[in-house]
Amino acid sequence: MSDLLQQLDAVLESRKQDADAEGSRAAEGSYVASLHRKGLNKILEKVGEEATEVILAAKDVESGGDRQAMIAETADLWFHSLVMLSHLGADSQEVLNELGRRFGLSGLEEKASRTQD
Ligand SMILES: N=c1c2ncn([C@@H]3O[C@H](COP(=O)(O)OP(=O)(O)OP(=O)(O)O)[C@@H](O)[C@H]3O)c2ncn1[C@@H]1O[C@H](COP(=O)(O)O)[C@@H](O)[C@H]1O
Repeated sequence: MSDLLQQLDAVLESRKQDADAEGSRAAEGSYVASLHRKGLNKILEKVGEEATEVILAAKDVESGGDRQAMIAETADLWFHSLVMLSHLGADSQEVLNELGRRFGLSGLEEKASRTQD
């Protein structure tokens, strides 16, 4: 799975370079390049929109609705979050590293270690 994330990171990085290149023809047919060109606020707007759509789709599943719609909305949220990271010079590996660092550490213990000062 992280192979796919790595490949996607590479595509996103290349789209960002296309977006940065003045008059780039490669950027013209690219959704990701168009987001970079619109800037951080547009990307954050999409992240917020997709997060809301995930919530609505998940509530729908709870009441017997379409499970696949929840999966698709979650993929949209992950994707737009990756575009946000890329826009700000970060990538999925850094998020995976952070999850790896937390792996096996209870969320309650971790929270307690932060609040015991
Ligand atoms: N994984 C994705 C991906 N997921 C979702 N989307 C696009 O995200 C857009 C916004 O999704 P919405 O649900 O908001 O749909 P919408 O109603 O069409 O959009 P709005 O009108 O609300 O803005 C849609 O156009 C989707 O096609 C994606 N676009 C690209 N990718 C990946 O990024 C790569 C590069 O894409 P391009 O830059 O377009 O070549 C692709 O090869 C894919 O691997």
